[in-house]
Amino acid sequence: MTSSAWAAQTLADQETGTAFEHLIGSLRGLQDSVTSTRPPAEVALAIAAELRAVAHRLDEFGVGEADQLAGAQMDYPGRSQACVPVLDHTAQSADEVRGTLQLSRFHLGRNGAAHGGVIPLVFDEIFGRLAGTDRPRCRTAFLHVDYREITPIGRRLDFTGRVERVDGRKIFVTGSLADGDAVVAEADALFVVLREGQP
Ligand SMILES: CCCCCCCCCC(=O)SCCNC(=O)CCNC(=O)[C@H](O)C(C)(C)COP(=O)(O)OP(=O)(O)OC[C@H]1O[C@@H](n2cnc3c(N)ncnc32)[C@H](O)[C@@H]1OP(=O)(O)O
Repeated sequence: MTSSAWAAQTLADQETGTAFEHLIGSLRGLQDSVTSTRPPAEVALAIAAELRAVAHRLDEFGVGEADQLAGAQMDYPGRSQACVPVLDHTAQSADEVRGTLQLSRFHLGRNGAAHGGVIPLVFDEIFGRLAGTDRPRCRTAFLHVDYREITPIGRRLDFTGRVERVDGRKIFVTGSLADGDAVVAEADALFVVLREGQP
């Protein structure tokens, strides 16, 4: 086992990896169920106890970052993690990506609009994967978002990302998020290729 998160992840065999993806899918569903329901006190307390028991059961299998499956299973659209909304890439090269995603009640801000913080989260994921495709490890140096219209939940959204320019270690990226013909958000970002030893 290694302590470097940049080192190769220890991936799972197919059965374990698929089972873990099911677990994450259930967790995403749970996040939505909790967000979109209003259980009576005794039900909320009973479920809270059940969830603590589930967490306790998982604790037995704790691993370090280099061995965790969450976020490391790149074959699944959501990388088997429940933080970032699931991205379904329909086209991908080292310079351009397109795809779809759907935000859910878990991502709701207020009055039907997605939480404003979810949008840069989505762009960072789109851009981070793009900037890192066929390139060395890099990190977001800045990420600028223009919110053009509210971003709805529960609808298919289309995303784009494009590498506009590469200047030495600097990778400049732009992209958009659209609801049908309406562009709801645009973003541009700088990714910087890491130097040896940078975390
Ligand atoms: C595997 C699955 C993929 C999953 C996708 C998810 C992707 C998620 C990506 C992330 O979110 S990473 C986490 C968020 N980002 C960070 O935590 C980065 C924190 N910042 C840093 O580590 C450093 O600031 C950074 C590595 C970005 C740059 O530091 P360096 O010391 O290596 O760079 P330096 O200061 O030498 O700058 C290099 C060039 O970039 C330019 N630069 C750096 N930061 C800038 C900035 N903020 N604005 C404009 N320019 C900037 C800088 O001016 C310079 O330009 P020149 O070469 O032309 O002189």
